[in-house]
Amino acid sequence: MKIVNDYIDHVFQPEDDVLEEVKRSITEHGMPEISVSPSAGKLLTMLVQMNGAEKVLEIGALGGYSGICLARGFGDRGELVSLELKESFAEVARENLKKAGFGSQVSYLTGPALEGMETLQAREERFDFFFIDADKGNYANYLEGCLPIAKSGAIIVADNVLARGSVADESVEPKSYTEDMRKFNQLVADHPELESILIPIGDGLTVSRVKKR
Ligand SMILES: C[S@@+](CC[C@H](N)C(=O)[O-])C[C@H]1O[C@@H](n2cnc3c(N)ncnc32)[C@H](O)[C@@H]1O
Repeated sequence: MKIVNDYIDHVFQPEDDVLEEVKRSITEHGMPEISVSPSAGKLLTMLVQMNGAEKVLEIGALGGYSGICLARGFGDRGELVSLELKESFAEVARENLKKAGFGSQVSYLTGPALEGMETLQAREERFDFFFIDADKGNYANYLEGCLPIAKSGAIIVADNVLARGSVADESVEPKSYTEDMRKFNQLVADHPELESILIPIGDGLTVSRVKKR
């Protein structure tokens, strides 16, 4: 997986100075270096763009790398809401989104994401794009939490669904989240309200479209 991903990153060169600076800030703040891969970030930008999404919900902000990639997809005519457990991480992300030119288009709800999703549902907010990238044990709950606040035709993307290949390749040492991801992938594949596929970029992304209802 790594060789193929390095090749894609090398040929398509999806990372620029702004995103490199985000990574530096993550290191300087002693935060975990677990942002999406450059190519996965580029794919997020393109998916938001292609879907014409203007209201995007991110679950798991870290330092704002994927947030910038999502915001680049809607440019100056959209809004990103991001759910992040840690206030200190949300502060770093907020600062990085501001530097990238999206300061007035992003808001952070801090605390457990499931609570944040309940708040959004109570406010009757609706989204046309979701990116799930927080604690893996809750992916199924996040998916179910997205559906009541999704517009018809919305896109739901989830990261790390290949668990470094261990979901499919028994020769790869299992990760702590391998079994969670196997169950999540099956849930997404069989879900009656979704049409889905898995794209093996980065650590693997499921891309689902909420069927018309
Ligand atoms: C993999 S990182 C997100 C990376 C980010 N999407 C990016 O690519 O730039 C996971 C993030 O989810 C956050 N997180 C973990 N558990 C959470 C929870 N229960 N609710 C909200 N955020 C959570 C972590 O603090 C961390 O910032």
